[in-house]
Amino acid sequence: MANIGIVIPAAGQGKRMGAGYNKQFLMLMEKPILAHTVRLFEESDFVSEIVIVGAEGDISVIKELVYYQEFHKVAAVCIGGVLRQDSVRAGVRALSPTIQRIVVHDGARPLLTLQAFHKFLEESREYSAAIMGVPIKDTVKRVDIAGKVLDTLPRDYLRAVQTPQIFDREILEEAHQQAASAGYYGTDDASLLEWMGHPVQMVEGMQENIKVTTPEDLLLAERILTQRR
Ligand SMILES: Nc1ccn([C@@H]2O[C@H](COP(=O)(O)OP(=O)(O)OP(=O)(O)O)[C@@H](O)[C@H]2O)c(=O)n1
Ligand SMILES: C[C@](O)(CO)[C@H](O)COP(=O)(O)O
Repeated sequence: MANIGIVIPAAGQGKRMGAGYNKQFLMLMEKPILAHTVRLFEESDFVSEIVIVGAEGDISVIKELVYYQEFHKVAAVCIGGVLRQDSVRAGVRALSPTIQRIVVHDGARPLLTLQAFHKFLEESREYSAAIMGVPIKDTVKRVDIAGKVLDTLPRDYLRAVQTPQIFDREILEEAHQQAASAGYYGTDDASLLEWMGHPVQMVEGMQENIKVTTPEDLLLAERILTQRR
């Protein structure tokens, strides 16, 4: 299971956070959010290489973070694209050719634990594509453009999807290449494989593995990390 390569897309604009700069540099318990995310993979014995993807203007700051946090597994910091999927594709390209199994994990998900990550690796072992997700807690309804409720979805078969997502390199590269050629866009990497008709396995995730998206998420992340101390 060793020799896993990690791609961390961190090139978003953080519009919903409204910080005025990349939310991944916001401080969370005295460290930038991105530093928490990278630290986990730096500490995993199954990970041999990490690529961080940043916006063009953030590359030097990310390289400084890598240096001062002593992240020895970071093999490259590369420039992302307009869409998350462009950023992931750039990150995959930057991994060494020896890496045949790739994990994609949002830079904005700093609360994944080593234990949950290793459980995910174990449970996804036999699949060429697997993703983390959690059951939906709320009732989910479809609405029309005016907000009128159309129907209620049976939530037993719904999952809120997270990262990490793990893939055999060959299939992930093919999915990104085909999606780029066809102009297909998906909000996560697994959706590109689904679009190609490739099976994707759902693995139980952790509710605490939130994506820090809005200011309330940052408060929640702080509270969770305080409790873990
Ligand atoms: N072009 C993009 C867009 C997103 N991401 C990354 O993908 C992850 C998930 O995206 P999200 O949380 O939506 O981040 P933003 O796109 O920055 O947020 P927003 O949509 O509010 O601008 C984040 O780590 C983000 O930095 C990226 O690398 N490249
Ligand atoms: C990849 C992801 O985090 C899975 O939930 C999510 O799809 C990213 O979406 P966003 O619109 O870029 O936040």
